[in-house]
Amino acid sequence: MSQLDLLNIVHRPRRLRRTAALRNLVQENTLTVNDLVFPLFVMPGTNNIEEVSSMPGSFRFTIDRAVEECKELYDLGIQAIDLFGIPEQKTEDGSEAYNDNGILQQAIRAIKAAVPELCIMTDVALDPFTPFGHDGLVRDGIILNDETVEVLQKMAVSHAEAGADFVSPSDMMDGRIGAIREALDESGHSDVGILSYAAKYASSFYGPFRDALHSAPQFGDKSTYQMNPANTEEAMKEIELDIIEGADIVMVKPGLAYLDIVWRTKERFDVPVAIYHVSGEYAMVKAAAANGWLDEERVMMESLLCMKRAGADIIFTYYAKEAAKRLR
Ligand SMILES: NCC(=O)CCC(=O)O
Ligand SMILES: [Mg+2]
Repeated sequence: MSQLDLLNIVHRPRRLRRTAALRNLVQENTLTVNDLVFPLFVMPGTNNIEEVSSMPGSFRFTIDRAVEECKELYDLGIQAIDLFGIPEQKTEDGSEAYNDNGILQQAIRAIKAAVPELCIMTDVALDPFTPFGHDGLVRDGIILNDETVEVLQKMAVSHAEAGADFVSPSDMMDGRIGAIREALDESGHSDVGILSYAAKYASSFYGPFRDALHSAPQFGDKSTYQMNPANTEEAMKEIELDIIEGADIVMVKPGLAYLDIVWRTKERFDVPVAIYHVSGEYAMVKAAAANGWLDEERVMMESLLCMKRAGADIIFTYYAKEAAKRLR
């Protein structure tokens, strides 16, 4: 008797991996274009785009060019964008953030007019709008909570007035979801939803995004309002509070290094969960691919699929267009 004859294996999981057809039949999770949200950076000016140096293949768009980009996204099957704006001017009171003719408000109107079916989500936070690069108002080096929330209420209402479908507060101030919900309802925008960046960590993976928006913090870091990467229970608390306050969708951010948080969120709560595949994650893949060290397309698709497997319903990614083309 050879040694092999001694193996009396009933369960052979490899049977289900023998052919592509079998592998497809038993596949548990699937990425679709419906899952993707494209983050879009808009800047002042006309007929111009600028590549973000630390995010090759990602651009800032003037509004007219952003409209063209949105048509292309929608034609590719991408049904939602998240808008980020670079204002004409930064002021200490962040008032450009709620200027009815501000960069985001103009962009929302132009995109809504051109591609009405596209879901427009908008970033609600002050970091690009003050010289400090922090997500809230600043006094004596402190990021103010309640004073900031009042500005965020105005910002969210002005986005809704311009035609936003959803606002996405990314600032991590306490109590802002309830306050924004109330402000939207009182101004007649009870149909405008809130996607809350509920568990947003103070992460070093955001570096390239701050280049893109010219919004790097001018002093200190964001650890007095964004979460400590060491914590999980705190994320559950943040998410629970935001759901109680009225969040329709909650987000965990960043992506791959935080999939355990996504999984716990999905297990524990019954609202849709979004994940943000952030700029640093994108930049790492781009850099490795440029060196010939990774297969960019395969790593991209695997990363996004793994986010689905972890429980994400919605994925914000700078790779949305490439993934959509691949999924066609
Ligand atoms: N509030 C939005 C972000 O901080 C984005 C971060 C990134 O893509 O790195
Ligand atoms: Mg919170």
